[in-house]
Amino acid sequence: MKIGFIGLGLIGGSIAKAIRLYYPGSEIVAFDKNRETLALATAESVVDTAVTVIDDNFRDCSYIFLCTPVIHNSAYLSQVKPFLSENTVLTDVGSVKTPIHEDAAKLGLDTFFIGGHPMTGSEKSGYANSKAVLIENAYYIISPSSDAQKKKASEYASFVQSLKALPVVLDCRTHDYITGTISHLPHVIASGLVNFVKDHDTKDELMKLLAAGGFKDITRIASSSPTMWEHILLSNRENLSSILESYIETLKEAKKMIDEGNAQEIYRFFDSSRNYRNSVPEISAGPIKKMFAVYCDIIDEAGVVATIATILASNNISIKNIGIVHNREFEEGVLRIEFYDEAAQKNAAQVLRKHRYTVYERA
Ligand SMILES: NC(=O)c1ccc[n+]([C@@H]2O[C@H](COP(=O)([O-])OP(=O)(O)OC[C@H]3O[C@@H](n4cnc5c(N)ncnc54)[C@H](O)[C@@H]3O)[C@@H](O)[C@H]2O)c1
Ligand SMILES: O=C(O)C(=O)C[C@]1(C(=O)O)C=C[C@@H](O)C=C1
Repeated sequence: MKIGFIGLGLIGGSIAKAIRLYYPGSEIVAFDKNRETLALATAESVVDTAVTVIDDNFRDCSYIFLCTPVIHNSAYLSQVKPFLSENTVLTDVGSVKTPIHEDAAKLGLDTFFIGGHPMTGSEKSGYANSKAVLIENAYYIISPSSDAQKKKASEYASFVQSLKALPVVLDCRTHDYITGTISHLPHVIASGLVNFVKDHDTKDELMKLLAAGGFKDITRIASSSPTMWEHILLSNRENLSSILESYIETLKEAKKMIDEGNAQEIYRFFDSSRNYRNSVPEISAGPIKKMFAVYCDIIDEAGVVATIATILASNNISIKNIGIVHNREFEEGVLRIEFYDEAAQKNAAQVLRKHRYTVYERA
């Protein structure tokens, strides 16, 4: 199987790495404007053929993935067109789908183009941050161009599944309304909030200094690539305009209940959000992954961390992360040890208790 990539950053790189992992014999051809990326991907044997122009190397691909910022993906449709063969699935990973579907239709690529969008990612970008596990357990939206593509679309869905992602079929317009609400709006809110704090901070930047979990949890995504988000907002303008209008109404209602000192409404507001948020499934990949950690009381003396690491190593338990933490629950400070899976977490707790350590298990 030969697979082509145009753009090999966070998402393109992650898909290419997953393909390399699950289809080690496949041939991967990649084009990216960044030559260092191509050199690294070739050195890591993720890519077999790195090219600096889109040429014959893309002929006979089973899949061609467009993985650059969304407006550029559309621009590449015409450049790859001469190299498509009957069985090629031309796809993209862009966060907005309707414009690229329209552009593909204008170019007569209806039988080739099937939109794709893995619902996973990070605030970090670039090939260096890519990894195969990024798409593992992530919903992967597939948007066929027409009913005529049923067979190709179902093969694409199976392929996505074989890379350990979870395919979901959605038409491009529904996709853009949904992602506008659950992804594009939150990015506007996060960046707006960060800019708001920047503009309202005290002279000695006390807000920046004191910002704690609340601010940091809701604004991680404000560190995302500005280029990527410029392309997304410009491509989903109609949806975002009306979604933002409704959201502004929600903010106005929140202001009203505060102005009126309406305790019942305020309680209802937070109660309803808590219930809904607690019902959001955690199965899909995303930034919030289940953690497998134990917390262990330690006495403050030299070598204690090394002792614990040795005990775990001698029981064949691998540590993912280890460090002392201070938080509201553990004011004195405890050692937090993170593991790769639940079995290791349970095993470690048992072993450490056997060595008379006080252990707390937390997710
Ligand atoms: N980052 C996320 O969380 C995320 C999640 C899902 C989908 N997406 C979508 O995936 C696509 C890629 O995003 P990413 O996060 O991988 O970005 P990225 O910045 O990590 O990667 C983009 C890659 O494309 C290359 N590139 C940029 N412009 C180019 C051009 N004109 N020609 C050739 N190569 C070019 C860059 O060198 C880089 O390697 C976007 O369309 C984005 O909407 C992103
Ligand atoms: O986890 C993140 O950092 C993301 O922003 C990922 C995220 C999102 O959830 O909004 C961003 C854009 C995508 O198109 C899909 C996923």
